[in-house]
Amino acid sequence: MQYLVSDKEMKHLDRNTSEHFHVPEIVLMEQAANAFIKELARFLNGSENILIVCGTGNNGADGIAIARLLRQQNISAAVCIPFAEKKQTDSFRLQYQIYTEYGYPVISYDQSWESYTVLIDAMFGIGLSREIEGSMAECIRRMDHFHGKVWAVDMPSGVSAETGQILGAGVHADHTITFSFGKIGQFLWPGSEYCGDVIVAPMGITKESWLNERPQIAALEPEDLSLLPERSAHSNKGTYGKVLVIAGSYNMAGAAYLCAKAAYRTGSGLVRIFTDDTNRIPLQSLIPEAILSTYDASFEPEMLLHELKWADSVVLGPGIGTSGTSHQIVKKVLQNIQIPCVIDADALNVIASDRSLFSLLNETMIVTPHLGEMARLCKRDVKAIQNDLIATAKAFSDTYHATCVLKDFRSVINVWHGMTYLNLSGNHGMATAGSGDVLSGIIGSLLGQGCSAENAAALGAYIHGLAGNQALQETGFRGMIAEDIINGLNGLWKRES
Ligand SMILES: NC(=O)C1=CN([C@@H]2O[C@H](COP(=O)(O)OP(=O)(O)OC[C@H]3O[C@@H](n4cnc5c(N)ncnc54)[C@H](O)[C@@H]3O)[C@@H](O)[C@H]2O)[C@@H](O)CC1
Ligand SMILES: [K+]
Repeated sequence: MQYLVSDKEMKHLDRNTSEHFHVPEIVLMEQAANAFIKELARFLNGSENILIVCGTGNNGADGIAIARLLRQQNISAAVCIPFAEKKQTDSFRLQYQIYTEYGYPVISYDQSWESYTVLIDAMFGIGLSREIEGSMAECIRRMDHFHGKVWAVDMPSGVSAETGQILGAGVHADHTITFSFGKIGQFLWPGSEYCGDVIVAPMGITKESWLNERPQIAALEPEDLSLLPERSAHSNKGTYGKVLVIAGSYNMAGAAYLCAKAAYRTGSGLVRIFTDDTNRIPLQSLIPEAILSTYDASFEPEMLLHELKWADSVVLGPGIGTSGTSHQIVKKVLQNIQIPCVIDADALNVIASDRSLFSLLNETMIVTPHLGEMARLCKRDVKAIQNDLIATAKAFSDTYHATCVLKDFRSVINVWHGMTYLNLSGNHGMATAGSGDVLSGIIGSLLGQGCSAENAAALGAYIHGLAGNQALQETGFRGMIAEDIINGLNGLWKRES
């Protein structure tokens, strides 16, 4: 698991390192500059002519230190400080003094950048705190149009380290070398597109600097697959959980099929689909492994209550529509359920339309809204939610006690009064109908196998993305459909065994 931090958290860690461990700022800066060069050097062939554009804060100070160290390794480098008259930090002044004492070159801003082959952006880092305007925005645009490769020191200038939003203007970097911990804004859209490839370079601010606090945001990595429920040689189909998939509506079998199949492919021993009777024949031929319980126009709740008693976990909602019957089903489940549950798709739309149902949510439940469903649930517009993914997921989860998986290009998973996970697996081929039904099936399966809500939600989103990446090898981006993601799970498990 890697921890991701905001600008404020990083500054806090920096302060703890200086004040608690007594590591001087100038030492950290030298380590940061060395760490940057170590990563950069892997991509250099020695013939480059490097320009480092520096601000007057500590990001610029890093830039000047990097220029000095490059020159001392016989690599051609010069700095440009377009707004040298702005407020300077002490470290900037010191780095500038050392650099000029050596007689190394500082070029003026009106000079051409034509002869430089690499640009290092050291204008703003995690200190960016407001919109960039006027001549500074012009400078950012000039860097953005640079003809060669662009490397960002810590953050590309203009990208908010906290939200990934572009404040006024931003530099598209080919690579971003960031210090000690990934920054949240590097992984959220649109910041992720400005960062290029992100390299986290250790530079002496370590996990010890959290002191008594805990990081709040993390992303799962391959070794976290060890959180998957164990399998045992001595087992039967009951060992791996019974999942009740409440999905599909009149003549709409697709969502139920994808969800149930994904649950089976994630390892569940038994999956029962509770659906409209018109789906019986298609489902029997599409997925004969599933047990079916069907209702007709005169829906009787007793059967549903009976199936709830049978199950170890429930997926409620894919393709159920928002009819009166769907409303009855959602309400009955929420009122009676005593096992972990994923609430997805139309079940969320039903809840959004009947605010009395919100009070029935609890911490054993996982809601999996996409942006549109979240907009209906919290009565905000999609754009506002997209600009504020983490805060939205957290507010929903903390208010309604449920774990929230807010689905987007990078889904945010928020555990009630607990960790926030940013899911970094997956690709845009997965933006296809039914992809969400596959996700809810995976999460429901993990719940049925005994995972906590936290692990099922975070791991479920991660596995879903990995399966999509696996599918990419077969289909490419353009042609990927939900079924390919399910097939991608096979590839994943094959590698595991
Ligand atoms: N752990 C850390 O915090 C460390 C930080 N270091 C470097 O220090 C950087 C942070 O330095 P600073 O806090 O000095 O901040 P920056 O150098 O990122 O920004 C400089 C200053 O610009 C001003 N500013 C912010 N937004 C502006 C805008 N839109 N228009 C005009 N001016 C604006 C602010 O006053 C800010 O302090 C990091 O990104 C990193 O490169 C490293 O030296 C090593 C350790
Ligand atoms: K920068």
